[in-house]
Amino acid sequence: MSAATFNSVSCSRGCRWKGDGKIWKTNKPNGDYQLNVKRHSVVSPKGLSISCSKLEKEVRVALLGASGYTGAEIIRLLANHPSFGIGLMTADRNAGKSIESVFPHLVTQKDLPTLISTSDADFSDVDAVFCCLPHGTTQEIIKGLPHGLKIVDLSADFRLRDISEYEQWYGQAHKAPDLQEEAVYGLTEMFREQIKAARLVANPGCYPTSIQLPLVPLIKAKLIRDQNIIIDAKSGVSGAGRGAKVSNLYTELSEGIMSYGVTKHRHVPEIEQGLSEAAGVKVTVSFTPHLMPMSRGMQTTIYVEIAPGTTVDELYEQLKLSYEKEEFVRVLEKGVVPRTHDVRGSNYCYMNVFPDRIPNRAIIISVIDNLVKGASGQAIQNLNIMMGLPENAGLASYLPVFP
Ligand SMILES: NC(=O)C1=CN([C@@H]2O[C@H](COP(=O)(O)OP(=O)(O)OC[C@H]3O[C@@H](n4cnc5c(N)ncnc54)[C@H](OP(=O)(O)O)[C@@H]3O)[C@@H](O)[C@H]2O)C=CC1
Ligand SMILES: CC(=O)N[C@@H](CCC(=O)OP(=O)(O)O)C(=O)O
Repeated sequence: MSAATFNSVSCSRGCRWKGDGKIWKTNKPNGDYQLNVKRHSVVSPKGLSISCSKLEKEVRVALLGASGYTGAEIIRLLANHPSFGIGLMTADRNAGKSIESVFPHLVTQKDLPTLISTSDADFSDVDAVFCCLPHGTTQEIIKGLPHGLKIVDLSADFRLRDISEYEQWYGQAHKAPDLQEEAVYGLTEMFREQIKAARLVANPGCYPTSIQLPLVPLIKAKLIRDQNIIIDAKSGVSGAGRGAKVSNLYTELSEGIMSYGVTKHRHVPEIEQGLSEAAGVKVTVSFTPHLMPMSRGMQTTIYVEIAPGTTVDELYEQLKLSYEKEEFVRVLEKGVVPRTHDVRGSNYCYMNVFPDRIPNRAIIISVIDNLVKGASGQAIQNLNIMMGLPENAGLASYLPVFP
């Protein structure tokens, strides 16, 4: 007996199906379902197992700032996404061009829309937006988007809960304080439940991601002192975006290393916000970022004091426990040093903790790809959660990384 001989069947969910053997229809409400008929010798007396599954509708996404580094990275990763389709892409100087003329490594991506200016964008056919625009420009653009859209903003515009801190560190008045109140901070592993229900997610900065992932669980468990934390972080140059700047020229950067923003980098308040929430008291950190002669990748080395009576092994076990169920955070085997090459192009954060030679101190090292877990990968992880999809959808790409 085969499925083709049926014209009316019931599946294991109890829905009634009618069909001619090829096309089966059900009057089940709430979306489209597909009927799965499998030949199976034991499950049913007739040798067939009949079930149905919900047909997932494509989520149409708009990509604002598609011609930048994080935009290109979202396009690369979405090549393998089962449910997200790109319906709209914007650019500024590159408006009017095709994406493959801006990024030839994306040439295998077919049927992508032409880059248009943000002011020409029609959002009526999209469900969600990735906003990859420079901070400062983002607030007003997001304020003007239709209310029903889910938005993940990769810029810094909605990350600081205290507007006065935003104004102090970014040197401008906030143009959408109401949206700031509504925004959920998108450090996925820490705020997953809030992200599920969010309309607007503020994707974290790359440095804050690599710093908070190891420190927050240790501070919450009171295994380290929440003061006197020293953070030495190093970033690939793509962290600065694709816009031309003398300080990012090859001649300025190759064969050298440069610290910048010493004591006043704009990620300080974002880092201190997350660590203070974990500690329940105001945390102040020493943070020095460095620009490395590499195109992508970020290593953060953190020096901490261990709480009295605690051992480095306990720190290690706490990190293991905190992340044992997390797909994208890996605590390496004891003694193994995380390297940026290990996470290049991926959404992983690798970390480890080492005993310092100075008693009662530990050294924590974490690595991410600034463009993936530090930006576009985490943004996709967040939108997956907001849309009720598997969190890892689209986060294994086989297209080449660039840069
Ligand atoms: N790079 C990184 O590692 C990370 C970046 N971020 C944040 O993500 C956002 C995007 O970063 P990134 O991709 O690196 O930046 P890029 O400079 O590479 O790209 C910026 C994009 O925005 C467009 N754009 C620039 N100015 C305007 C404007 N006034 N109006 C409309 N569109 C504009 C550009 O268009 P065009 O190219 O046509 O001029 C381009 O598509 C930034 O807010 C950044 O801070 C966050 C975490 C990490
Ligand atoms: C190397 C480099 O320049 N990095 C950027 C941070 C990248 C990042 O996380 O950006 P947002 O906070 O803007 O989203 C910087 O130091 O400003």
